[in-house]
Amino acid sequence: MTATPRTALTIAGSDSGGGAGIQADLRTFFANGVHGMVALTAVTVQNSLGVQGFSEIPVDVVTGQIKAVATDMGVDAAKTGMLATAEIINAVAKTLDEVHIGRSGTPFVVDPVAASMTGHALLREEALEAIRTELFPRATLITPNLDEVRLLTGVEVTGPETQREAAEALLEFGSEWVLVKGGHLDAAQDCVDVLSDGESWVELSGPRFDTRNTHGGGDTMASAITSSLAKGADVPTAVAEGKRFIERCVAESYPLGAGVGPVSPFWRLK
Ligand SMILES: Nc1ncnc2c1ncn2[C@@H]1O[C@H](COP(=O)(O)OP(=O)(O)O)[C@@H](O)[C@H]1O
Ligand SMILES: Cc1ncc(COP(=O)(O)OP(=O)(O)O)c(N)n1
Repeated sequence: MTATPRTALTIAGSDSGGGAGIQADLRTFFANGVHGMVALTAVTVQNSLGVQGFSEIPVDVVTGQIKAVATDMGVDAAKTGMLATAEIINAVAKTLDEVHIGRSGTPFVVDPVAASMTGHALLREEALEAIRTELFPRATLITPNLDEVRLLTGVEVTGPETQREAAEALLEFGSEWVLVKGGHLDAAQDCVDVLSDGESWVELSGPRFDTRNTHGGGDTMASAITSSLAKGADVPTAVAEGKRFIERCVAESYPLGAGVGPVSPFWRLK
């Protein structure tokens, strides 16, 4: 009989264009040899030009999906992406406690998705506070980009020094680790992400590829990290593996539609 692979759960929204959200997460889990499972939170109407709208899934259906897979199939690591409303966030937090996901239980990655890269909101305004108070204290790792850092802390990141300042401010909200991603520092020659638990500090640096097709990059990186955690890696190892994975995905990203094309995990399958 074939051995059961490790499992990972994404709690996130659907992207009709297939580049971000649960579509990116499931592709990434697959490319990393992990069985992917989903708790869908919202359905977006979206293409390469942006998000035209979204509708959230009823709260009991969101929590029901988490309980269904956790109690039967088991979850080796979990992540969140688009959560849409404070009501969903509060209910998800309570359910995660019931199935022992987060903090000292199953590794739990929070990608605090607030808006698409095209600037369209993916989170109702009042929900940011719920991410801070309900999800961050339960998280093994949080993975904000620079826009999310500014929304969450007010810190304007301009380079590694301010990335450290932002990481310190974010750790105050109670996550075990924080990764402040530097992909949006467009003027920088390299892409530097800063990882910390408040004691150890790691600067993960890689080449900046000249492409505008980075749709789904944050989801893909968080899912790659979640895959490594599901396979038993510690946080610094999982983040280093996630960084190597997303680098290749950006290098092989492709144009699709008239706007921003997606990053590609296909390189792993070649
Ligand atoms: N042009 C690029 N070349 C190489 N790596 C990139 C590029 N853009 C982003 N990355 C990397 O992709 C990951 C996600 O980056 P970032 O753009 O900061 O977050 P998000 O996708 O959530 O907005 C980070 O590791 C970042 O360093
Ligand atoms: C359903 C859904 N979830 C997440 C996103 C964010 O993806 P993107 O706009 O590409 O931003 P990053 O991946 O760079 O954070 C989305 N658009 N849709």
